[in-house]
Amino acid sequence: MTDTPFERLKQTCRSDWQAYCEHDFIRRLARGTLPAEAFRHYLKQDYLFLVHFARAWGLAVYKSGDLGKIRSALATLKTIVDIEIDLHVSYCREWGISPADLADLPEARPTMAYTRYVLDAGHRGDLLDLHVALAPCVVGYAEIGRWIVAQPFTVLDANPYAEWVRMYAGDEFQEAAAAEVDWLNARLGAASPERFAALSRTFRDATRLEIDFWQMGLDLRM
Ligand SMILES: Cc1ncc(CN)c(N)n1
Repeated sequence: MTDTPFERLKQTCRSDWQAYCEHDFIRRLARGTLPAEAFRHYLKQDYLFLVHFARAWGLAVYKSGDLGKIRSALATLKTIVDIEIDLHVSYCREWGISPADLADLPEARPTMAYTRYVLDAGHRGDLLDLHVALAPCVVGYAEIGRWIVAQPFTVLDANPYAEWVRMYAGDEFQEAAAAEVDWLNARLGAASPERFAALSRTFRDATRLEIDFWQMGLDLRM
């Protein structure tokens, strides 16, 4: 599967993609040595991220030109709002972050930069531009989940982050990401070289903003 359009898209920013999927935050999380404060900071900002992620799928509903596409984007939006955010809130509670804490969070600059970039890409462009801006998020975490479980240094017994790893390496998330890759492959294949180059820039920018999101966790950056 190295010559699909989506694989070609990833190849256009290979080193950024690798820096994202194999970031130090992820390596330490896989070993269980990531400082708890870094993970808590990440979890809090990820709550804010998920709220904007839901907005981005709301925009995907709006940008959908026919009922089939509207239903499909709406199903994803409902999964995020009714399931993913609720799961995140419960998981945050296990890490000592209450719903009241989440309701009152200041937004860190890397969170603002990433989420607003994705929303802007969607506003400026069409549904494909929006999906490409969202792809590092949707597809990247599935790849990261697989990468972590495949590393010899990964420890899942007595690792405080094992539940997080299992969620992203698990079947449900992997299947959702595979469906997104299929969606992208079906459309990227028909893109002209100029369009593909423009989409590659969006994909690279979003990938770099994901790198900054990990780094924000490590640096406790606001
Ligand atoms: C920043 C970020 N990127 C991706 C995901 C996976 N939905 C996430 N929860 N947070």
